Amino acid sequence: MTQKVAVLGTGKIGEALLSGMIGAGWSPADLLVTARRPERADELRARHGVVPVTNAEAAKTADTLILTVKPQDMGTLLDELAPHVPADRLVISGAAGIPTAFFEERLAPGTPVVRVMTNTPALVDEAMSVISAGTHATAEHLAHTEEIFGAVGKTLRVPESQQDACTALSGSGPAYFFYLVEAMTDAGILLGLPRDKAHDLIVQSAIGAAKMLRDSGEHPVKLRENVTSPAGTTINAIRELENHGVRAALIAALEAARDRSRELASGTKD
Ligand SMILES: NC(=O)C1=CN([C@@H]2O[C@H](COP(=O)(O)OP(=O)(O)OC[C@H]3O[C@@H](n4cnc5c(N)ncnc54)[C@H](OP(=O)(O)O)[C@@H]3O)[C@@H](O)[C@H]2O)C=CC1
Ligand SMILES: O=C(O)[C@@H]1CCC=N1
Repeated sequence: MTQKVAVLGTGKIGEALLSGMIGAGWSPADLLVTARRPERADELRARHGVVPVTNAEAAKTADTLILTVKPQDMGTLLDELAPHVPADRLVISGAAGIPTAFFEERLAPGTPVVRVMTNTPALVDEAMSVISAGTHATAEHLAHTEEIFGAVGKTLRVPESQQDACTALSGSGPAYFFYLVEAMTDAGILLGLPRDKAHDLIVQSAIGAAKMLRDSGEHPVKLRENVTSPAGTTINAIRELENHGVRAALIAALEAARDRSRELASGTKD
């Protein structure tokens, strides 16, 4: 039997997932989408050949519902969905912070819920998606979730107690790298390079470093040591990073992201 999958609240993450699934061979005929604004629904139809439906129609028709609205919009969406979702449907939440219990309390008793934290590299099929089962989700539900999110990158199962930490690391993670590239490009300008050249140098260095981190099998410390010559240039830069507390700042930043994820748990925090 064909499994229909609906993406509810198809914004940046929802559309990246939709696009990845179609790229991986899902038929647009088996994919349903919902949007809050009619112009957004038209855009999704034109770009992906999918038919937009209402949230209630998606709940009645699809076997799997993937909820990708902002955490603050989840309560309203669930109020709308709850009367229409039969208890045998798999509900996957892509929202930061909100625990599976939030969904289980609002949906029919026994509804299987899976929580996923993906990231924007889903747009280039390089996502890191972290998956946790709710009370009623089975191995089959987790495998189905992996199949869906596997269309846009890597997946990893973790206990739900680790989701807030994973949100800080990989969910928000791409933003830290973009921030670093932005700051390093500014440094290039200070050193007298044109912005576009500085950007290209940094981006290619980031891609090279990322590939080495993934493929070399070496520890990051070893990779950094290999760049750091005695009395050379790199160690002077590293000393400044240490002097300015960059390592401590990163640890504090990720802790703050983890704390905010915990705070979002109620689905209503501004
Ligand atoms: N952005 C990121 O890097 C990541 C985000 N996430 C999580 O993914 C989720 C989505 O984030 P993101 O894609 O960035 O957000 P977006 O705002 O781009 O997408 C959410 C979409 O949901 C729509 N929406 C809101 N309420 C409803 C409703 N009741 N019915 C139908 N559609 C609705 C919004 O409509 P409208 O356009 O009118 O606002 C919007 O298009 C969040 O929960 C976030 O925590 C997870 C990992 C990474
Ligand atoms: O900033 C946020 O809340 C979302 C969740 C992870 C990445 N972006």
